[in-house]
Amino acid sequence: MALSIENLSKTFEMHILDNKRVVGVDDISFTVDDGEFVAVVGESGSGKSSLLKCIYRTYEPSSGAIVYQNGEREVDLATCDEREILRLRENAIGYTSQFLTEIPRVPAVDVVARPLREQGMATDVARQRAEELLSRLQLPSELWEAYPATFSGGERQRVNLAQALATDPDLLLLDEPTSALDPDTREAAIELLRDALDDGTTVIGVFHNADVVEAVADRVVVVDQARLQRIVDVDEYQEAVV
Ligand SMILES: Nc1ncnc2c1ncn2[C@@H]1O[C@H](COP(=O)(O)OP(=O)(O)OP(=O)(O)O)[C@@H](O)[C@H]1O
Repeated sequence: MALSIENLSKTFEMHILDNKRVVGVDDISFTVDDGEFVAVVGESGSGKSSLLKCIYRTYEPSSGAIVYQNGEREVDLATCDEREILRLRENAIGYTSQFLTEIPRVPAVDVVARPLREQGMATDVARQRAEELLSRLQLPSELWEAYPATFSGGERQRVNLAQALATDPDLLLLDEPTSALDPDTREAAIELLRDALDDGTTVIGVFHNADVVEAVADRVVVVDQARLQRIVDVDEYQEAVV
């Protein structure tokens, strides 16, 4: 098993709203097998992104455990120290949100190559791998040396996805990585995700596009009002959400 999420909850204290409490994730438990692709679906505001951000520890969970099997070792991502999280982000856990975190005046190819260079790969080899990914995601080559700040939503999303895939992470967390892509580039993204799965990557992804879920997911986690509503095999997915 790659991941075991146990009674995970995240509550936000809204200090500017008289300490009003907003529940993002409410007592969610499920497991993810090694090499499995689990899609997370649910209505807007149901807690999908919060769940992913708890796993990546962008949000500190309020309670519960997220037990990640890191080689021979189990790590509770909900409670382990920050240094451990940073180490895992560098070597094992990838994350991409819908929006690219931009670094000013860094060309697209170097944005994608950066995590590889941080792992110690030579710049030219890292850039080559970055170009391969950008090419497979059909980002026009004249944009590779341009700054993503000027890119369209779909172009940025491709840079974002390429960056997350560059290091072949053991666990990949995807938050709507294909929402701004047209059918052609979405198909290219699906192909790359399939390759990552073939290489043994475990994926948890939030998706709104049913076609992507059906193309790549093994199981679907349905969340509703911060709670786990059900987990179904992908074949039963249509039935479950429509
Ligand atoms: N940083 C935050 N501070 C306060 N409330 C938050 C924060 N992040 C999320 N929430 C709240 O938690 C709830 C779940 O939000 P979340 O973004 O996880 O939903 P979602 O299912 O990903 O929605 P969408 O599909 O629209 O992206 C919402 O009520 C949201 O307002």
